Amino acid sequence: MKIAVIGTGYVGLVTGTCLAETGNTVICVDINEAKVLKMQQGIIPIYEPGLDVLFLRNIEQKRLTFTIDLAHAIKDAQIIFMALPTPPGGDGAADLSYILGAAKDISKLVTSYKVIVNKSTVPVGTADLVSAVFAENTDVEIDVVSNPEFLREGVAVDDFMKPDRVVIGTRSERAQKLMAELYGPYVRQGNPILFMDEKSSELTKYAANSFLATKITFMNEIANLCEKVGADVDAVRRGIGSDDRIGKRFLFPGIGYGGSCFPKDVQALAKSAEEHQYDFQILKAVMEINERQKTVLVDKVSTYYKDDLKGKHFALWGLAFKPETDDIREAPALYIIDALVSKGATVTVFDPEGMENVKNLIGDKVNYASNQYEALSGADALLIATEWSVFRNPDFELMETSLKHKVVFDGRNLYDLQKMIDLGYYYNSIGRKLID
Ligand SMILES: O=c1ccn([C@@H]2O[C@H](COP(=O)(O)OP(=O)(O)O[C@H]3OC[C@@H](O)[C@H](O)[C@H]3O)[C@@H](O)[C@H]2O)c(=O)[nH]1
Repeated sequence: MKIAVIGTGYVGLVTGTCLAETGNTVICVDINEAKVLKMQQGIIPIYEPGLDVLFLRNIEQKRLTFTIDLAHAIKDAQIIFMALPTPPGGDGAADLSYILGAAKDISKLVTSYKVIVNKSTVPVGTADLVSAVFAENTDVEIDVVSNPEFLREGVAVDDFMKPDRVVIGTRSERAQKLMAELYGPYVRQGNPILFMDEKSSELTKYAANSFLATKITFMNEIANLCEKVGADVDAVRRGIGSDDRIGKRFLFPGIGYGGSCFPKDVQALAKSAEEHQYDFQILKAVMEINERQKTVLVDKVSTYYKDDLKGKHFALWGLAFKPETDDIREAPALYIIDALVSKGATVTVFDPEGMENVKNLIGDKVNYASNQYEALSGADALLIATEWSVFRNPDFELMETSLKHKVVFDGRNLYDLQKMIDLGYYYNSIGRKLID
């Protein structure tokens, strides 16, 4: 099929590349000329495991091209994906100006039937707004479809190529037929393509992310209670996770969820509910608790040093909001750095992929180590904020000789408690017994 993708951010680039991978001819459009030039030269603008291979292969085989020319991109396209930013506006509601602006531009260019797909996370009712823009500007028949994306950073290619489900929001049979044809190759293993109306599809995306954020937040609360009552959250997690009504996934407690999606989507759903005179109390609690959970690790450090962190030096392992990405948006590590520095401490950080992004954001507020052990050198204690695999089985002897004291505050429960006892560490983690 002939496809156009408007916007080459995370969702747009993964969508365009993975759609080309099954034989479609995909033209990606972006207003950022420098970025388009780079992509035309095969330079991929994001870090996403496995995407670079597909990106280069499909460029080489001329199935994937990039342009700033919207008219050229949509001329022969049967389906036009809009993968544009919907950042939170001042009041937390999603800002639709990019989507509605692009819809207007496209509506002035279409000359034949097109399916217009909202791929971005958009509030309920956005498909109707986009349809209204087209109705206002053209007589050409088009169908606006909601097709939310559920990919996770770090495993985006897998999530797109083998989705748990594909959600298609449209009441048009003509559009359903085209979308089923397009997604057929991705659900060969039997996962469903779920057809529904536009509003239900739009809400499905927010509900899915908000439910996952609520699940994580519930586990964070259980972890905090475990510390009070002397229970072990890992045992509780296994105990409840083996009930398939609850499920094992997204039950890992930590220092709060981050990233470009959960914080924004939970906020936007609560806001959208408010706009419809519905008080979504659970989501308000989730947001409040998640903010508090980001402070848990620093609270442990402050307690240990009796609220006097002046002159203390800490090592921080992990900056990205989760492993396998360089993304630091809403990363708990940024909060930890702010809190430690504001209490008079200094910090040396290490992250396998996120250093550049942090340097660009906070510059020399912290020191940047070239590897995880260099970060430990002369540090009073180690804090862990992201569960990168490389931190899971470190050289404990080298750690011991590098750190000033064998003190670890672990926001991701990486180490076995008995091991830390045997090694003689002070080890304070989340929802588990304190080793001191
Ligand atoms: O068990 C868990 C799982 C996740 N998390 C935290 O939850 C946050 C979100 O993790 P995800 O892997 O979902 O991250 P992503 O933001 O990449 O994906 C999320 O938003 C985009 C959607 O399309 C995805 O479907 C959704 O999973 C991270 O901060 C992670 O550390 C936990 O604290 N515990």
